[in-house]
Amino acid sequence: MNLRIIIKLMDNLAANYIAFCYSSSNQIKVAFLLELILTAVSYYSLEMLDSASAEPPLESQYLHIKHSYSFLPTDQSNCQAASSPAVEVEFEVQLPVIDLEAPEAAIAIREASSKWGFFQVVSHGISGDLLQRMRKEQVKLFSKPFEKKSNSGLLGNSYRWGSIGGHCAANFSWNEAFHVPLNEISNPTFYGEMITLREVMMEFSMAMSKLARSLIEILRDDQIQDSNQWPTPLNCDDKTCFLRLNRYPSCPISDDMLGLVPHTDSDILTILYQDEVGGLQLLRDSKWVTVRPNLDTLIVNIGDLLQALSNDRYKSIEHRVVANQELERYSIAYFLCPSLDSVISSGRQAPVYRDFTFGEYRAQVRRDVNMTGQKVGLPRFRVAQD
Ligand SMILES: O=C(O)CCC(=O)C(=O)O
Ligand SMILES: [Fe+2]
Repeated sequence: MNLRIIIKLMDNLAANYIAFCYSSSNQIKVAFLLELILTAVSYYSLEMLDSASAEPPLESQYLHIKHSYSFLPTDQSNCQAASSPAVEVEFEVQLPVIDLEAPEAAIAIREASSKWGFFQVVSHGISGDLLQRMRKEQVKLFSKPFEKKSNSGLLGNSYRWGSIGGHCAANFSWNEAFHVPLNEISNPTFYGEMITLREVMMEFSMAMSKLARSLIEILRDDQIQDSNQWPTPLNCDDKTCFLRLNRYPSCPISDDMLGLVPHTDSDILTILYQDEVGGLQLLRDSKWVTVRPNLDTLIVNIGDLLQALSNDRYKSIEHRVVANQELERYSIAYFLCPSLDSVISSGRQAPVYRDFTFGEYRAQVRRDVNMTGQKVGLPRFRVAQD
């Protein structure tokens, strides 16, 4: 039995023990015994996983989490259900498309950042050839055996799948991903035999960094002219900026499941390169709307830090990815982040948020996710209103 399975088994036994202690009736005790049997079966199936298979065992982990923690009182389950007020809707929207070489680009970017928090860019300076090479390498990477992706040091063991924070079915994402900090991308020991992946990742991350920095300068200039806010240039840092390579496998239980649970990004801004499958949705007027995929564009969204820096003028919008029953989907997100000691301050007389460092923000988000399975984010930093 490998270490991963032993850790999961101990984790599960601990949860079952708590459930047993809290159970007051025979009925619950019987349920507890059934749960133990289910656990044994689910671990047996994990153990039996074909070691050459590329697929992460998403379904068995999901069923396992769903069953294991269903007996716990809410305050013991370490998990709150995602509580979005949104009404489910199906219609597609066309995000504003901004040509970065057009004379009015800067105005359009500022307007889209405040009205939508999301926009698409063309003439962005990243060649179609580079994007295609990156996608080809991404597909090759995810086709490696699951054991290799998760346990062999590939991309610095940055592989994640399924449930990220807590043990909560409501926060389970039907997704596998590599989170790679930019300062590690050139590290040759990260790649094993995947030499071409290293070359393309280096080229791709440099091009994305350049684009992200040019967007941020456009947004910042406006602040200075406008109202003398957001006074200091941001000290972006390759240690904290990262690429997230996503794969969303097709999902047999897609009605119950999200590819990525609702969230806002805890960064300055994000640039997304997605494929033609679609599934990205954003919250607009309290409704989930689907972003129509457009292969000619890159998607940009404002992160929490830029919302705070702009004193709520630019919006960090909640978004998610729906699961797809038939098709797998690929995307790559580039997250622009400042150094951990950067102070996030709007410089305003009447700030919506108190000043905080990025390190403080990131630690608070992680604490909340570990405690409750849910990120709270910016509301934690709001200045109290009298
Ligand atoms: O894959 C997508 O479309 C969105 C990814 C995303 O929101 C994220 O990685 O934060
Ligand atoms: Fe995101």
